[in-house]
Amino acid sequence: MVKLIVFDLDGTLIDSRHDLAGAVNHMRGSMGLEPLATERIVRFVGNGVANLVRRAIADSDVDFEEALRRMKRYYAGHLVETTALYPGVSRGLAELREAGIQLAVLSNKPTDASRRILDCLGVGGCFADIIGGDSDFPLKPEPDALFALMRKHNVPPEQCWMFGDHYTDLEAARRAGCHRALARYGFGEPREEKFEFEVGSFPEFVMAIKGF
Ligand SMILES: O=C(O)COP(=O)(O)O
Repeated sequence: MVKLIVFDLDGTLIDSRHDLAGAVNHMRGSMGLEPLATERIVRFVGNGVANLVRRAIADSDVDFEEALRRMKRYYAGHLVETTALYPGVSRGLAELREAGIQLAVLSNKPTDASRRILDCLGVGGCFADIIGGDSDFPLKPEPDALFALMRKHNVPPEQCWMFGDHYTDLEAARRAGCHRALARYGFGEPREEKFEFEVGSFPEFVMAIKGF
């Protein structure tokens, strides 16, 4: 029986690659740096905005704090220029809610940006909790936020699933003792982490999870 599903955001619910890359390159341009290819920037995503910026200016000696400020300011105003839900997410989330499953988001992206994107794309109301990377919990792959979510909803690890596209999601779930599934369509990398199943689309995940 599945009682709680915790979703990663970037690369699992939303395709945010171009807005993230746009914000990084805007920050770089404003500091006199050449733009980087989108695919390169995408590989820097996954461990929160500070690490993204650190990696994105590693080829230069610009001030990190200033780069971080500029990145955050620009991105806050351009959250959903091209960012969209992956196909089938809106309908799939509604189906899972109708099946009586509690839904939460656990992202390394800051909470306010996560919430605003989900609201803007019309699915913010589907989630009992939206926890971002600037919450009181350490970033994924630390499992603390997963433990807190399971405690809050009174759900044991056997009835909790984490669904994500990156090793940070899978490792957090492993360390929290809950089930895990991989969004193969995203832009993260599972590295050495194991998962119980993988899917090539969101509707596939919904269909599979209903069988548990
Ligand atoms: O902002 C990041 O570093 C990644 O965010 P995510 O945890 O939703 O994939």
